[in-house]
Amino acid sequence: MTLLTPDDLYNVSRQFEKNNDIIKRATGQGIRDICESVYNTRLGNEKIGIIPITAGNGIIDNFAESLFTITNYLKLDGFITNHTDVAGYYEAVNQNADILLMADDYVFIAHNLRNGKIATNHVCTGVIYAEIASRCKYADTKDILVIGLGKVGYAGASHLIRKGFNVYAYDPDNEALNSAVQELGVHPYDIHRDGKKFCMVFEATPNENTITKDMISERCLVSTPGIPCGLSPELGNDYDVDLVMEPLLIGVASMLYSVI
Ligand SMILES: NC(=O)C1=CN([C@@H]2O[C@H](COP(=O)(O)OP(=O)(O)OC[C@H]3O[C@@H](n4cnc5c(N)ncnc54)[C@H](O)[C@@H]3O)[C@@H](O)[C@H]2O)C=CC1
Ligand SMILES: N[C@@H](CCCCNC(=O)[C@H]1CCC=N1)C(=O)O
Ligand SMILES: [Mg+2]
Repeated sequence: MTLLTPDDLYNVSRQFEKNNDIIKRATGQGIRDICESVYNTRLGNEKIGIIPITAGNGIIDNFAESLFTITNYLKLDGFITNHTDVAGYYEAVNQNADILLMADDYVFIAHNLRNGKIATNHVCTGVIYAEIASRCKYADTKDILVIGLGKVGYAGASHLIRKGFNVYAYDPDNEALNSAVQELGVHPYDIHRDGKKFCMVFEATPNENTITKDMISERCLVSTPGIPCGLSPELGNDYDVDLVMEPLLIGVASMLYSVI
């Protein structure tokens, strides 16, 4: 289970704003507009209860505070409970929270107490990063490359198939690749055989250098929540790459829009 570290979250709101500018430049729209159109929802000023959870690896410094910054950015009424765990849950409900945000080491959820909708960070992160990649405004094809078919990658690939994109996918885990081929109908991408280059790439792996120069065209949009980044700085400079990569808040924005 790859967990965030306080270092990943250093200056996270600055990272978010910078990525939102890149998203606007590469797709023509900002993250709020994209979330609205993906989920067909609009945020009001819902009250968001952020509950720190001590299970497993425990509290991650700046995790709850990072969630608080995105609720402010989205003009929601966010608060972090004084208590943790069940006491925090009780406090949030008593403070009339509409939506609860809480994460242990395995699942990070948004739960809307008013309409019952519930969403996980894995799925919402996969959907929104895949959507961003697919909105590349200088792409002249529906071909898109998905690298990594785990909890996040599979959700993103599934979203792209639903939207009618030609999804080429690669994962060294044969089981993961075969499930995506059988269940989603993705094309298995063989880097050595295809020689195909993509201008839209969605990467969701916990490894670096997963994106090589044989995979991408000169100008391309790489959208990745993966930590560490799958695109090397050298390649990102040699080629004209719009890189969207942020450790937490783009995925959280997607979670909140998905449960409204
Ligand atoms: N930025 C954000 O908001 C978020 C980031 N993450 C990060 O996204 C990454 C993926 O998360 P999960 O899907 O939960 O992990 P996972 O472990 O479920 O899936 C990762 C997949 O990547 C594959 N993979 C590894 N090396 C590869 C390579 N060279 N080429 C292609 N595939 C490769 C693995 O076989 C596995 O199927 C992790 O780094 C995680 O920390 C997760 C959630 C939110
Ligand atoms: N229990 C801790 C939060 C643990 C979050 C672990 N999950 C991750 O790191 C996932 C979420 C996005 C990327 N990785 C706390 O409440 O402070
Ligand atoms: Mg994110």
